[in-house]
Amino acid sequence: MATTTAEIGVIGGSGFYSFLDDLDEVTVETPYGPPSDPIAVGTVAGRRVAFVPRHGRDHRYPPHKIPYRANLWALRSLGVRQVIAPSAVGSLTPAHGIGTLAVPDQLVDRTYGRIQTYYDEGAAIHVSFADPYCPTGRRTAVATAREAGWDPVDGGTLVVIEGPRFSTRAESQWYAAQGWTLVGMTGHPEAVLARELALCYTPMCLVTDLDAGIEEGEGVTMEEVFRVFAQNVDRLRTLVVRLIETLPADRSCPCPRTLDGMKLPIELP
Ligand SMILES: CSC[C@H]1O[C@H](OP(=O)(O)O)[C@H](O)[C@@H]1O
Ligand SMILES: Nc1ncnc2[nH]cnc12
Repeated sequence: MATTTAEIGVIGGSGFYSFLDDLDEVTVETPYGPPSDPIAVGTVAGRRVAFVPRHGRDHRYPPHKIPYRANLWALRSLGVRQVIAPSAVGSLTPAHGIGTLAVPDQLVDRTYGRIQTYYDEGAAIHVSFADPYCPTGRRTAVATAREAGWDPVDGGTLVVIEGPRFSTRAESQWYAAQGWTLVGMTGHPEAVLARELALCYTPMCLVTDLDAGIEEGEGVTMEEVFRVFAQNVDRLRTLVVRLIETLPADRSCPCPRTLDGMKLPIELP
């Protein structure tokens, strides 16, 4: 088992493959295989931080093949208890234009065939997931973004599709008609696996496109996602550093108590 070297984890998404230069690389083995890449560990804004690019630094893992369990397990084994999860998302409403930062408070799982639990034998463990994200992390992320001059969207529902294809126009319009506001491919099972490890998990969604349903036109392309994300990645990185600085160290949220009273079939790192 790795020793405690970090308290905050950052999982970078599409276009967010590295964090800061002066980090050390740690190779972590897990019962679920290796994480997407060696974990970069270092001190950021006075806090110990571990970074992993969820697709790998060369984007070799498509959303349905990301080793989600290994990534979260590796972070926890390094001592991480709070996870910040930036990602590129499509907007399902004209109210959230390109470049918007959103911190959703709900998710809808439309994935299939992804392993979404650590507890699949030995005992049945059912974690609460009514509110999938850390309330303190969300509140701090929104406040920090405002202070940094962003105009963040506080709340909304992220629908996570299986991918790797983007949505059809009809699917996109249907998601929007449900009142869901953002669409991505990686928010599940990442958030629930974090919850199953009693970690705090805070999404930071950058809108890169208007998906397929809002506007006439060709619909979203991969090129558009990367281009828009690249235009915003430096400010997003700066914001993540500010969030690392401001996240309260004492976890007075419910997240650490997720597994209280449960007899786990596995030993957590
Ligand atoms: C690069 S286009 C689709 C890709 O972008 C998003 O990645 P991430 O969530 O890791 O930022 C989306 O979920 C897809 O994986
Ligand atoms: N429109 C979209 N649909 C799914 N995932 C995305 N990631 C970025 N934009 C997306």
